[in-house]
Amino acid sequence: MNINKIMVIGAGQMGAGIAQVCAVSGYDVLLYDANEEALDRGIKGIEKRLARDVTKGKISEDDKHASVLRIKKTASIDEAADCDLVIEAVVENMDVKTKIFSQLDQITPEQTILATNTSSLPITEIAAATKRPDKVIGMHFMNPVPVMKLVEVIRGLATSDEVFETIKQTAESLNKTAVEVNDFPGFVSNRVLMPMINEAIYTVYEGVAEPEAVDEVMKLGMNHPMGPLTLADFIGLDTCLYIMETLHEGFGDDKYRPCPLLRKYVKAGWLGKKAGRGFYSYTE
Ligand SMILES: CC(=O)CC(=O)SCCNC(=O)CCNC(=O)[C@H](O)C(C)(C)COP(=O)(O)OP(=O)(O)OC[C@H]1O[C@@H](n2cnc3c(N)ncnc32)[C@H](O)[C@@H]1OP(=O)(O)O
Ligand SMILES: NC(=O)C1=CN([C@@H]2O[C@H](COP(=O)(O)OP(=O)(O)OC[C@H]3O[C@@H](n4cnc5c(N)ncnc54)[C@H](OP(=O)(O)O)[C@@H]3O)[C@@H](O)[C@H]2O)C=CC1
Repeated sequence: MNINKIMVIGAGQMGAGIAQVCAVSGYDVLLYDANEEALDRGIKGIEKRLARDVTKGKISEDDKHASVLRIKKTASIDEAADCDLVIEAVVENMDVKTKIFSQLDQITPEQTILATNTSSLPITEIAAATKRPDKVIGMHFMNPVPVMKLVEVIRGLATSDEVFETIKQTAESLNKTAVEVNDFPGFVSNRVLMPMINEAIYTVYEGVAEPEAVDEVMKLGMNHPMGPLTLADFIGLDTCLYIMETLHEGFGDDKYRPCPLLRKYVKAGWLGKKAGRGFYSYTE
């Protein structure tokens, strides 16, 4: 299958990053978000990061200009009608995702591949919201998308070999390494990472140490590039909570119970870096 035009759904931190790497690699990109302000913020972020890459000599001014021109923004999901691939990156919520996939199934031609960047939700269930489960697949990028090499590729029960190969090749064309994993809650990445982050939150909740100390232990002691609480703020505490809830519900095992402090912060709107407040405070 030939992929030329890609629609990215959701202009949040992941959607904007995915749109950026697709455009830099030469794809025509449509970035969709129902919220025009969010769309503008997404495009601005892309331009800022590309300008930084020019300053660092990683890309030329001409390449930056061409990449920006390859991204068109749209507030109409109907424009997915002439896309070969749609990559969905909206909030980690099954109802929201299945509603979007059911809409995309109506709008796009039957050969269009529908991929989700979900962090943890079952691909098979998302695929079941469409009449083309063979063309639905998990394409899980890591944050920050322009930097991280991995794309976890997850087949649903019905995903075809041809679709899997196309998505693997597309990920490689973005200069990423595709790793195939099976469809279980949290896949591999978040089944391993998120309980570590949740446990770090428990150490703060139980007064074992302050956030700074927890992060220092993991950075200096385990050579992690970011401490787990800084990383949680970076990912988004809402996303961390939704992933823990998916693990907890999906496996029915209490070892995945989300820390009450994580719930409290999310209820307070302390969603981490994107909200200006999480375990740490952020000012622009
Ligand atoms: C939740 C999920 O479902 C899955 C996930 O994504 S889990 C999260 C996975 N990601 C991680 O674990 C990230 C862990 N952190 C890191 O790897 C590093 O701290 C980091 C790459 C984010 C930053 O690295 P650093 O050395 O601390 O900072 P810094 O020197 O500023 O940045 C290193 C490079 O990354 C780039 N970078 C940093 N943040 C960036 C961003 N948000 N967007 C684009 N590029 C970015 C910088 O421009 C810099 O590029 P050069 O090497 O070309 O100069
Ligand atoms: N953060 C991370 O580190 C990673 C996240 N992911 C996954 O990527 C996806 C997006 O995460 P991320 O970019 O971090 O999140 P952000 O919070 O940055 O962006 C969320 C996006 O979801 C949209 N959205 C929120 N609520 C709704 C709704 N009710 N209906 C439709 N759209 C909605 C937002 O739209 P609007 O702007 O209009 O509000 C926005 O486009 C999630 O599935 C997450 O699990 C995957 C890998 C890493």
